[in-house]
Amino acid sequence: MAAQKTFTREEVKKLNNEDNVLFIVDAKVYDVSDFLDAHPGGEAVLRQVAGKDATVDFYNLHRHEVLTKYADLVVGTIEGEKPSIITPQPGDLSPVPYAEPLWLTPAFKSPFYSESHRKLQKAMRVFTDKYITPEAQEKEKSGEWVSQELVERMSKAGVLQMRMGPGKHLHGLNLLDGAVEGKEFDYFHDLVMSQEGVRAAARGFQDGNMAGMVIGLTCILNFCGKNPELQKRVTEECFSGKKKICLAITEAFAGSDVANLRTTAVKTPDGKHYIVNGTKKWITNGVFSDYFVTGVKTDKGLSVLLIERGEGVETKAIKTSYSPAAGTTFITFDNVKVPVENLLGEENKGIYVILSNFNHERWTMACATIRSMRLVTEECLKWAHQRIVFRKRLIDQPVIRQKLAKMIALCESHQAWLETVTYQMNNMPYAQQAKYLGGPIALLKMSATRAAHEIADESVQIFGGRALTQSGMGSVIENFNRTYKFDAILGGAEEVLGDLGVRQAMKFMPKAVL
Ligand code: HEM
Repeated sequence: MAAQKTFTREEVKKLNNEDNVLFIVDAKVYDVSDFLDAHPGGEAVLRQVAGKDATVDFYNLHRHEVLTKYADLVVGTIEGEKPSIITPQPGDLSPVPYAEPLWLTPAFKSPFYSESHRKLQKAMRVFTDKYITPEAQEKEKSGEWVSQELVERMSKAGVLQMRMGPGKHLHGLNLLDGAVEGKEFDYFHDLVMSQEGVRAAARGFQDGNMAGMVIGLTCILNFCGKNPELQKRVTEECFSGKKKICLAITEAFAGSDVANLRTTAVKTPDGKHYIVNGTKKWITNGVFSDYFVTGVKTDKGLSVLLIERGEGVETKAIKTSYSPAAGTTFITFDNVKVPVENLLGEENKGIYVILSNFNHERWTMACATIRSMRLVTEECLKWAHQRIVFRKRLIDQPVIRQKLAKMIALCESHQAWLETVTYQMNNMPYAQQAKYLGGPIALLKMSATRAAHEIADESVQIFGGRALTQSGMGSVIENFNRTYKFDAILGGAEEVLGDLGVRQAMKFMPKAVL
């Protein structure tokens, strides 16, 4: 039947019989006669609302996207009535209060964001809604890795390159159809990229989607200067999406205690190669990587080598509590021959290579955690507004409003702190950042992941049983609850970061007793 037809409410009532089941949701008429067997909630519930207005029942049980997915069940509209429910379009800002950071909320101003940041935000939101979210949701369930098609699309749009943060690698590139000039790309653009990307709400896929490149390729950009040919080749291959790269530091023996790594690299007698032996664990993207930026023990300390997949390199997927789409890996290096030219930075001084990226990595994780917290809060606000229990909306219960107040406050306070730190990053040269921002960024990430823990907990209480199922209304909450711990551990556990933050602060403590 054509979707343009109009019905009166009386007509919809009369059209129902054993073979035909029609009902109304938000002034639209749905014919579910051929969908009865396929409906995941069963046939009986649909027959119970045959001929009636099922809007309240529908929204009490389903996410809005269900209607978009099954739009072909619509056969018409009710005469003289207009649908009132908003169907978001790619790129739209959410109309839910606090669903967007204040700088994106109409009527609010911010000193930090220019037109260029706003342009990039719009372009990246469209890109995420159109290309990343649909694949993320699918792959999160199937456990497959990111498709080559998406990687190449991100490469062409400059998304892969922008995720590395500001720098020369962006100069002269066409970034999201001219949304931003490479030369003006700063840490607020970087923040926008991080925060928009996580709206796909699929934590495992998010790491699988080239997170290894974000932390691994940095070492090639910054520490491969002695071998420009290698630097050019690897950078081009990774930015074009032809090859994949990851950072391989942690080991089962040492976790992230890099001083105790057991993977060894011993020079051959002719001095031309290292022979690498050992294992690596928890390596994001390792299973599908071609290059491994690897922490090794050399004769007098720690070094970092670029190892290519080849003889003696084996990778095995590790099962984790998020999706296999992340590509979390156990790696074995068995007598792997690596040319000495593949040394990144200086021999025995690999700690500088590893530490150089920590602040940016932790800051990126704070951006992502804080944005995910907001997404969860938005879901809770929407649910509390639409869910009716004991004849009242959830939002009409003071206890629910208290929980939402706490969640909103945590989102707003952490976003404000993040923006203040980002402003410092924009205005301090690298050496100053290293001196002054290591502590604040560590404390910010620690505090954000603690807040995420509170938000995860409250969101489950608001959603109830739905927060525990992977499909349906509570799917975003379920995913967040299963995965928020990753950020509390990766890139430095909360305890380590808290300790670092205070130790860094004490360096600036006056010697005198105050
Ligand atoms: C166009 C109309 C409808 C479509 C396309 C539809 C589709 C779906 C889908 C895809 C699910 C799986 C869970 C999810 O993804 O949310 C579901 C579950 C369900 N549906 Fe529907 N549905 C429709 C209307 C209704 C109506 C009007 C009712 C009740 C009067 C209903 C009752 C249920 C129930 C009880 C479940 C199981 C919910 C749960 O497990 O929490 N559905 N429906």
